Amino acid sequence: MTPVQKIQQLSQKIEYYNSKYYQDSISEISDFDFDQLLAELKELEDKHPEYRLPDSPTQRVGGTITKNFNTVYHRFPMLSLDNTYNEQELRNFDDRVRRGLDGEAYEYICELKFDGISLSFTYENGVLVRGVTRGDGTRGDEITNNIKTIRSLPLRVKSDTLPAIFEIRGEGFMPLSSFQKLNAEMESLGENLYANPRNAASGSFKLQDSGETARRGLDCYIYSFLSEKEVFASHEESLLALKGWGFNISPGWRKVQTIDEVIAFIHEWEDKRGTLPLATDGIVVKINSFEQQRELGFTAKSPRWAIAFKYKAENKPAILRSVNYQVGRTGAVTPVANLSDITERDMTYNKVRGVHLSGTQVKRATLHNANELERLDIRVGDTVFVEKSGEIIPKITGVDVSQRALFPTEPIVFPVTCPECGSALQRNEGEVAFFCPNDSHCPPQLKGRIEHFIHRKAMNIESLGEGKIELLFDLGMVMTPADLYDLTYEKLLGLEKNILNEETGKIKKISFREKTVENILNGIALSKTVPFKNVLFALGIRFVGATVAEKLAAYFKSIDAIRSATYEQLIAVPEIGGRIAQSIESYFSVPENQQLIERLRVAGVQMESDEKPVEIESNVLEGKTFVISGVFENFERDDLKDKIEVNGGKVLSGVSGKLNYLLAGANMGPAKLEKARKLGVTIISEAEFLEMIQV
Ligand SMILES: NC(=O)c1ccc[n+]([C@@H]2O[C@H](COP(=O)([O-])OP(=O)(O)OC[C@H]3O[C@@H](n4cnc5c(N)ncnc54)[C@H](O)[C@@H]3O)[C@@H](O)[C@H]2O)c1
Ligand SMILES: [Zn+2]
Repeated sequence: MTPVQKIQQLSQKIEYYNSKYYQDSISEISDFDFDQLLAELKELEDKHPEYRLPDSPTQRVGGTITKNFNTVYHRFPMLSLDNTYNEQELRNFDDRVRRGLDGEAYEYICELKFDGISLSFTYENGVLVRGVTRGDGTRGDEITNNIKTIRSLPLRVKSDTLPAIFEIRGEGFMPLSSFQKLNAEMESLGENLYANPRNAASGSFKLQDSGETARRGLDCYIYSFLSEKEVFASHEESLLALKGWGFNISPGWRKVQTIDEVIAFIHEWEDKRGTLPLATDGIVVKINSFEQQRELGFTAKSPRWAIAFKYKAENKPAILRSVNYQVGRTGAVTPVANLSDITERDMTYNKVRGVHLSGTQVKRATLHNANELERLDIRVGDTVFVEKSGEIIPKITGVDVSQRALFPTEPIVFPVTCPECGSALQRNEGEVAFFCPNDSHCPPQLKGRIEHFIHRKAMNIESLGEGKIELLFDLGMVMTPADLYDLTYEKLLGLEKNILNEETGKIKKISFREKTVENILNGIALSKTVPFKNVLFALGIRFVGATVAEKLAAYFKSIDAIRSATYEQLIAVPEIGGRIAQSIESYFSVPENQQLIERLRVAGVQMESDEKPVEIESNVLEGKTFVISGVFENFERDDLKDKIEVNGGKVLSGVSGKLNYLLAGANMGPAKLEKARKLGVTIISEAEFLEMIQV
């Protein structure tokens, strides 16, 4: 490959990962691997500057603006930071600074590098008026309503020394606790999980519904002050003043004089950062004096007066002591590795403390499914490598096969029966997970189904959360969702139970006093008014998530119509495929499920939808699939969707090889267009679409 080709190839690759990362909040490769690619490109460009593409990713801030929000120009550009993973490069940075400052004395401020998204806030006459994302560095998305959900951000500041207009910058992030809660919820809703808190923060700050953003518990650490008029002489001064005005300054920062002290700071936080309640991915080093910052200036992409040192994900050996099998709500069986440190090889397992990794003791790692066991070719007794990076759940990245000659190992035998109820496990064609088919009696499945039933997006009986279901289940009082409707004041009052949290070892006492009981019963009574589509979702039919339930409810209008629908009738519904249809049929064929529905109906739960039926205009689009993207002249997107459906077509959510038409409006994302072109999807305009349905 010639250097030109290599430069083009690398640029394209980096653009691809950039668009995934910034637009879709997905990391397909690790930050380390991404940064290697970028470093490789930079090196090539330095050797052959004439081949550098004008819009090379080495010259631009990686983010983009979206079409979902107002676009706002930044008063001061929002740049990225140059980064490094090693100390030598940090020393090189220090050399450049020294040369750049002609031997003047200088100081550094070291700060933690929080892993979230960069935000900018504008205050006018002390009032918070605007919040914007970094976007492409020049322009960003205006997300004022969403950033106002950050409780620690002052909506108004009072001070005589403040300029009329000033800007504050900081890192918006999702605390680990919120992240875990969010992912648990996404899991119970059958939706895709966020890979790490950064992606979750980025996705959540850019939601259209700020109510939902508020619920997600986001926060922000402030690290910068900007104004036309100079107010402070140094970064340190500005941080102290900001703190005084009530801003949530990032904790842990320190002023130092030498690069050795910077490196000491880095070592100090390497482990300690693992104990923080949020994700960090490194340290930021900044020149303290604003005068000196100006002297050093900027490259096209980042300041010359700052650098980020990024920690590599820590990877350590551990011993795989045994494997447990957990049964989830849907019956899926997940293998979980029990680990010990290599020094704890001969210790009995209940004494083991685990591997010390990024500040925490790790004793467990998910092994996902039987395929993963095979892929890793892993055995009990093996020395394995464990890694904990942005994700919270540690993962096993490989096996040190050389250790097998020294220590005995034995094969992992995936169970053939359910560890909870003893039923023979099954695996569906084309699926990776084994599952327990005994959905009517397997305890974790029963309990999981009740927990799903009361979920906010299902029957919304929030008064029953946090251990109360567990209590009622363990006492045998609520074994199916229908049992909830038989609960009475007398039965509930005075119930008590101690619940042990296995992770923390702490015991929590739950007891039902008058107020609690009233709340529970009120919640249950109110649930009789939630619409049919929620009820359908609440039943927990496999593959029937909230969106599918909504579609089925809108189409069939009642539980009876869905129950009596044939397979063909089911798959005729837009976006309902064979897998879902089959799952629905098999759900209704189980006598316990039929009973459950009858009991819920008798209890007064909504089994019909009162929305008006869809009128069919034609079937000219029958068998045709569409994806709608961009902005249109004559229609809102939802109207277009209706138009397609009433003419017999189906609307899909993503571009794939199966798609027939991409209905492209103005301002649609280039990535989608590109993908559609590659896959040979026909791209049509609004006018062409209207022609298609003209019958
Ligand atoms: N894995 C992938 O596919 C992929 C794709 C694209 C980018 N990335 C990662 O993202 C990086 C590029 O992102 P970036 O341009 O946002 O750079 P960056 O995240 O490495 O550094 C700049 C950002 O750090 C943040 N920051 C946190 N704490 C700060 C502090 N105390 N002071 C100043 N800034 C602070 C700010 O948001 C700032 O914009 C890449 O180096 C790569 O690691 C990964
Ligand atoms: Zn079971």
